Amino acid sequence: MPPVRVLVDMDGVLADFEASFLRLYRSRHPQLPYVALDERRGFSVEAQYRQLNPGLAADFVRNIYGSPNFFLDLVPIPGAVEAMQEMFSLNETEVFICTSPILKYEYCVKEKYAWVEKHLGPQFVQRLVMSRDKTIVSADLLIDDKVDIKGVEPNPSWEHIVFTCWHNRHTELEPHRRRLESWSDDWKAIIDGKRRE
Ligand SMILES: Cc1cn([C@H]2C[C@H](OP(=O)(O)O)[C@@H](CO)O2)c(=O)[nH]c1=O
Ligand SMILES: [Mg+2]
Repeated sequence: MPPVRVLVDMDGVLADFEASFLRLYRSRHPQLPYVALDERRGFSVEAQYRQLNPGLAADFVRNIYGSPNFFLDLVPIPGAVEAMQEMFSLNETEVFICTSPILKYEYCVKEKYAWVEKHLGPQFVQRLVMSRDKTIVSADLLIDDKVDIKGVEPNPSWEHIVFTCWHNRHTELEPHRRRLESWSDDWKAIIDGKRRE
C-alpha cells in the first residue's frame, strides 16, 4: 500500500497566530478596541478589525504581523509538537508542513523556518513547503484552519480537514466536510481511514 501523505498547516494549526496577534495589538494600542478571541469570526483578522474600526489605516493591522519576531515568537498550539513527532514516526506516513507566507515576507519567511527548527527540529526544516497556493501541492490530506482554500487547481488531490480555531469554530461546514477539533482529537483515525480508501 502506498504511504499516506499529510500536509499540516502552520498558523492556526501548529503555531498560535491569533493569540500572539491579540497580545501584540493590545500592548501596542492599549487605548483601542479589540476583538476578543471568542468574538473572532472569519479568517481575516484585518477584515474584522476594519469592521470594528473603519478608520484604521491600510497597514495598521498588517504592521502587527509584519513586525520582526512576530512569526518566530508564536506559541505552539497545545499538543501540536507532540502530534507532529508522533506523525513523523508513523510507518507508511509522509508528513510535510505546508504554509503560506504573508505578502510582507521580509521577516515571515525566515522566521517560519526558524520556528520549525526551534520547535520541531531539523528533520522538519526539510519538510517545509511554502506556497501561497496550496492547491498545487499534492497529498492525501491537508489539515488547515482556513475554511476556504482556493487556488489554480480546481480539484486538489488532498481532502481538506478543517482544524478548529477561534475564527472558524462557528462556521458551518457542508455535511461531507470533516474537522479536527484539536490535537487531542483522533488525527490518527483520519490518517488510518485514508490508508483504507
Ligand atoms: C493575514 C492573516 C494571515 N494568517 C496566516 C495564515 C497563513 O499561514 P498558514 O498558511 O501557515 O496558516 C499566513 C499568510 O496568510 O498567515 C492568518 O492566520 N490570519 C490572517 O488574518
Ligand atoms: Mg493556517
